[in-house]
Amino acid sequence: MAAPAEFLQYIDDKADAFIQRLADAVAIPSISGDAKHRQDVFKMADWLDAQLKAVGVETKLVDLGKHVMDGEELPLPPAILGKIGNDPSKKTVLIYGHFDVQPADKSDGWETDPFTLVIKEDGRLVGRGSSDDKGPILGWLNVLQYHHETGKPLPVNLKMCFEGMEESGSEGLDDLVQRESKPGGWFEGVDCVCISDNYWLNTRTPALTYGLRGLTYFKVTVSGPGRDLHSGVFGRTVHEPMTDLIHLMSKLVDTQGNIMIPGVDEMVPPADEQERAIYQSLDYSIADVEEAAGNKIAISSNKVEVLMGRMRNPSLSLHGIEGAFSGAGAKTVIPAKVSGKFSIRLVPPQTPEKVDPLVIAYLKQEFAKLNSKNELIIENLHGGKPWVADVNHWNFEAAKRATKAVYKQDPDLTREGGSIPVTLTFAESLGVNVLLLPMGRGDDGAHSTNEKLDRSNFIQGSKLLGTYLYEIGQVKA
Ligand SMILES: C[C@H](N)C(=O)N[C@@H](Cc1c[nH]cn1)C(=O)O
Ligand SMILES: [Zn+2]
Ligand SMILES: [Zn+2]
Repeated sequence: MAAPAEFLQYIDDKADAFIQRLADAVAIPSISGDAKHRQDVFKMADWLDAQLKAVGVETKLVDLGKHVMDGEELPLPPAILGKIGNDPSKKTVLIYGHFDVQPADKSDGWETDPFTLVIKEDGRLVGRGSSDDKGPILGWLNVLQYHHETGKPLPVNLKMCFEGMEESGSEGLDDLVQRESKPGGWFEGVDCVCISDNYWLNTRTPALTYGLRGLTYFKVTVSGPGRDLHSGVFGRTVHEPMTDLIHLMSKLVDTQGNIMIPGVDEMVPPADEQERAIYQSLDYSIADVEEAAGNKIAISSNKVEVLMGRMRNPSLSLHGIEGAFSGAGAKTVIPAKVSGKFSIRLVPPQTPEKVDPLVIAYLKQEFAKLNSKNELIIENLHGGKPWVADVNHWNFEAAKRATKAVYKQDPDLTREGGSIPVTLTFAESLGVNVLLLPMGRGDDGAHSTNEKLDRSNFIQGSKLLGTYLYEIGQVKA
């Protein structure tokens, strides 16, 4: 059965209430990467658990233990497993999402408080997590609410896995997924997986995503002085950690995006003409990337090169320096200890296991060239492998039909530049097809200031998630 008109109408009728629920979710600052907010991630887990129960989902909160972040031992937020329906004649779909968010502070340049959802006149719903990934999770809740309130059966059996550590390396989740994928586990019987946690390529064409880049994240600490020093007293007298660190960080990537660590870029075979034609065919222009970036700063004016830079080539980004003077004024300090943070997005055949040794050896070699008496410590904070799926699978076919039904257009088939480390774990542990079905647009500003989800993407996206389930329900065994 196609998605009932009554379902589509219900989503429209409830739009304001759904947006209010999104505002409630955004108001919980569930920042997994900030120890001060760890209790908020727990609060968010409880909030989501209650919402799921209220729409008829059987849930189980799984304790994932503890971990160490920035030298502090912290409890990991629970994963939420859910299930609804157990009809052997129906397909079983596993959905995944994350209820943690990236850090956000008004002082970063937000126009409004990041944790107060602001409804703009043009339809933008602005707030941290609106697009990544609270909006999509609530899209699933909206679908479930219709079925719960009307008593209409779902077209599929649903299993769920929601986590609160995705933005900080998905700690503890791989083990849980592997465990629950075994016979008798929570995920037994799953036929396919759907993840709504990425974005369209542009602002106008819905997308289905069949690839994600992997990630390896490093923290490089240089220390020497016993304490912060006066630059007038110690300048040109001692080895300065910040000087060493800036030298090291300048050796990682050039200004055109080429990775300078020998062997890393070289690991990836070049694209042939057939593959380039795929990128050429996508609805994308340099104006799209510049609009999403907020300025005319694309590295290349060639669309295919830009798309390959995002989707099928590795990239190295410098993220920040901890411990450096960053306040107002002109403090003349020599910081005693500074830590540079950078990450590399990985593509097949790269994995953290293959790339990390190259990075570590290179950093040590470059540091040795500095003839510094300071100390270097290299830490790997987290990582994940890249993933690519088969787009000819019935899971993708169902999503294509659903997209056409809701948006009246064919979706772009994209590879995402970001990472969702558990995706490959689902694919490998369950041995089933995984699909990424994004809700938001390419200019949503995930991880950035003024993150937003357009009202129409939230509402049409909720319809899309439901329609996709109805299309799966029609797939013959
Ligand atoms: C694509 C997904 N919505 C996302 O944002 N993933 C993050 C995962 C991550 C890893 N370390 C920190 N965050 C990303 O791609 O950055
Ligand atoms: Zn994210
Ligand atoms: Zn996300």
